[in-house]
Amino acid sequence: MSFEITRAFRFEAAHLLPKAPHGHKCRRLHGHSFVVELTVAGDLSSEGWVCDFADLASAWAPLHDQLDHHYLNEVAGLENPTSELLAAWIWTQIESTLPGLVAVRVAETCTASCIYRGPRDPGGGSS
Ligand SMILES: Nc1nc2c(c(=O)[nH]1)N=C([C@H](O)[C@H](O)COP(=O)(O)OP(=O)(O)OP(=O)(O)O)CN2
Ligand SMILES: [Zn+2]
Repeated sequence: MSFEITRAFRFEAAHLLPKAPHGHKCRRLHGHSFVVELTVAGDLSSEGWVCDFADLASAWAPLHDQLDHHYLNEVAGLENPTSELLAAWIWTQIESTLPGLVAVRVAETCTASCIYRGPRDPGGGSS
């Protein structure tokens, strides 16, 4: 796997973090212009690409519909929508339609983001 390609997407949404410590500002309802980056790895096909960037956009489209201008806490599985749990949720939703997916990056702001690279190898893999 010599190449990785990434495409970025944006959506606007509201959330609050119900498990943040009492008094934390993020327990209050607020919103972000979220940026999601999907990364796919692979060898080059006969077209000279890993896959068409448009394939990433097609995979993302149904998620955009579920997330954009929604209250994330009301989306099934996103009752505690931290960046980390949102990235893992996106991975679960999209992995079957995006072969070669290796990373989902979620940025709430210009300076704060999370990268999820999928579930750990069940074998542990530390030897
Ligand atoms: N590990 C995580 N920490 C925080 C998350 C998160 O998802 N994972 N989320 C939040 C809040 O949603 C908050 O809106 C974003 O945090 P923050 O970087 O503090 O955003 P600000 O723009 O308000 O940053 P300031 O520098 O304080 O202005 C909090 N933590
Ligand atoms: Zn937030």
